[in-house]
Amino acid sequence: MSKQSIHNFYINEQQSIYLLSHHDAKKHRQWLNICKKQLSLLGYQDVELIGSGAFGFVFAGVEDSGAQWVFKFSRITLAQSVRDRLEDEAYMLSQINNPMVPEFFAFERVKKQGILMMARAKGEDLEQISLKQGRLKPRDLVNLALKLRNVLLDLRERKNGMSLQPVVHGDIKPSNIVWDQQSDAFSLVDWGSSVYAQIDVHGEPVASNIMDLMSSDIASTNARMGDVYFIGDEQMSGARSSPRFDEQGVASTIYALASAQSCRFGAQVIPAASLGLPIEFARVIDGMLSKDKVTRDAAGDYFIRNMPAMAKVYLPDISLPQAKPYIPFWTVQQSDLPDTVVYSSRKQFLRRADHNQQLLDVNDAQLDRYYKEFLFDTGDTEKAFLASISRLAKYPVVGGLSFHWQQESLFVESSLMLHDEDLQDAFTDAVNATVMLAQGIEQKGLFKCCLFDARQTIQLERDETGAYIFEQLPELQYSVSHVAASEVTRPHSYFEDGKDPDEQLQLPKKIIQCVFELNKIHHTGCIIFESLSDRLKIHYYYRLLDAEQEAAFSALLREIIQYTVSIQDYGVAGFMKLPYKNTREFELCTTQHVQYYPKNPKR
Ligand SMILES: Nc1ncnc2c1ncn2[C@@H]1O[C@H](COP(=O)(O)OP(=O)(O)OP(=O)(O)O)[C@@H](O)[C@H]1O
Repeated sequence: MSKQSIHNFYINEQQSIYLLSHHDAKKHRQWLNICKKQLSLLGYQDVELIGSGAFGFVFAGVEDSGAQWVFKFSRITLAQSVRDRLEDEAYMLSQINNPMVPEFFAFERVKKQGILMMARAKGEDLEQISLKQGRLKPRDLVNLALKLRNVLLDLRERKNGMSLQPVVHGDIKPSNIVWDQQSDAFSLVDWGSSVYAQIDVHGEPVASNIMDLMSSDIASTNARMGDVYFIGDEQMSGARSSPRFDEQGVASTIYALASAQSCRFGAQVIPAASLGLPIEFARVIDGMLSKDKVTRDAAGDYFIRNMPAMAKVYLPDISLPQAKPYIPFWTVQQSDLPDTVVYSSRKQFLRRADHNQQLLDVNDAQLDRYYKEFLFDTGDTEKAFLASISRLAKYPVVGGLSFHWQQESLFVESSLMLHDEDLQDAFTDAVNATVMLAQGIEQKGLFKCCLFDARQTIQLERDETGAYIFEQLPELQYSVSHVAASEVTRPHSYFEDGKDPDEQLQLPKKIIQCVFELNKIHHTGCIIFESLSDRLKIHYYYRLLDAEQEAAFSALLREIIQYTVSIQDYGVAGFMKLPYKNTREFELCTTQHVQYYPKNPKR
């Protein structure tokens, strides 16, 4: 790649491109195009962006011989020390020779930008597959578990010459496993957290040679932080690296795929034993996810020893009725899918004191990404609940949710509109997991979130004096569908559940009046004002449910926009409105009941 293109390399954190400023979005698009063009100039064909993560983003291209290559770049926005890890990743990948791991081709550096080149794994990553399919079938899970077990064994038995030199992957999770359903080929990608193991499964130091033992500081860890949603307690707490880390990644992965979640934290409320898996398999996974190290390790040993036998069990698909959504959602088929972003009210009540504060001094980009806001001092079930809300936003869906935990019950109000009929079943699994996790939360309180289409977000730029720059006032769009009127509902103020000093924006009275007027018209929707020094963003969606009121409705939306330009304060404020008639009541439930795969599936 030319120096010029590398020099300008710029990719933002994973946020919807539609929420970036016009300038940043343009820069981002230009960059992707420059990278694609440069890879094409280097002779690769059909170059496309195939993935991105916290550390990098990944292109694929076809080499002259027809071989499929992958090019991984680190994000230019990361610290140089973090970006330098791509070279370590390249080195570790080059050390692995396993049919389930993409072959290493080269590492190249142009100026400060490294590019890791490797073979393209066939298929799609399991996070994507899980989002499309919902809960994976027991047979697929058992099959995957056996393959992963075989890779784990290969990694821990790896030798350097005569001596044992086990390798830890360190970041096993669904998005790092690529699966081709047709050929049943699995690949484990992303070796960015990989290291040589310092201790073996029994906790004994591994020393490949005597010099290593003498020179290395055997008390401190060489471990890298994997994804905090999937790594086990030891990796999280900075223990020395061990093949046990990957057992944890495998258990988390199987669990997440079995339960249609994007993390390991829900296992207390939705144990593997409740997911219709074969009894032995479910118990091993629950054992591996246990809080008790002895149980965990024993289950890990059992998994390695017995997975081949467990995989021999005949597991035909059993025709179960498709799960019903615990809360209703509408489905519409639309060609322009929303780019969904979720915005949630303060998560304060989900916080729990973390007395150990064990992660405070771990300096890691990914830790920062996940822990900055709230995860740090939040209980496991609360983490899982929040992760499940984020998972909902991975679907093309707009709407709002409000969870109200009271003494005996959980009340859920919702208004969700899914824009792709094919995803109905998978979305049902995701929604049901969210509800089950909410049932498992014991504190009393309120949590609300809006899911909106970032493509619709209105951005009004401000000049240096703070005045808005526009030629014509933008319009708030809405859809209309007639639904029999229910009783008048009240609007939810977005931050109703407590003042947030960082986010509270004082809205002009006129806007609030309009919102209250709007409330008298049967509709559902949300509007969030995000006022920054250089621009104002208005995130929203509106769905009018009483077509006869359209004139009044659109007049009020126009009025809101007119008063918007008098917003001078900074911060966030918003409202959402959900139809009350959809309120559902659920019992609180700390653990879902046991459900195994039938002993006799033919019956
Ligand atoms: N060799 C490969 N073949 C096919 N797809 C790949 C390959 N490597 C990566 N990908 C795809 O690109 C995505 C991102 O890659 P990767 O996980 O390596 O990036 P990352 O920035 O390290 O991500 P993370 O946030 O998980 O650490 C993967 O989820 C996968 O879908």
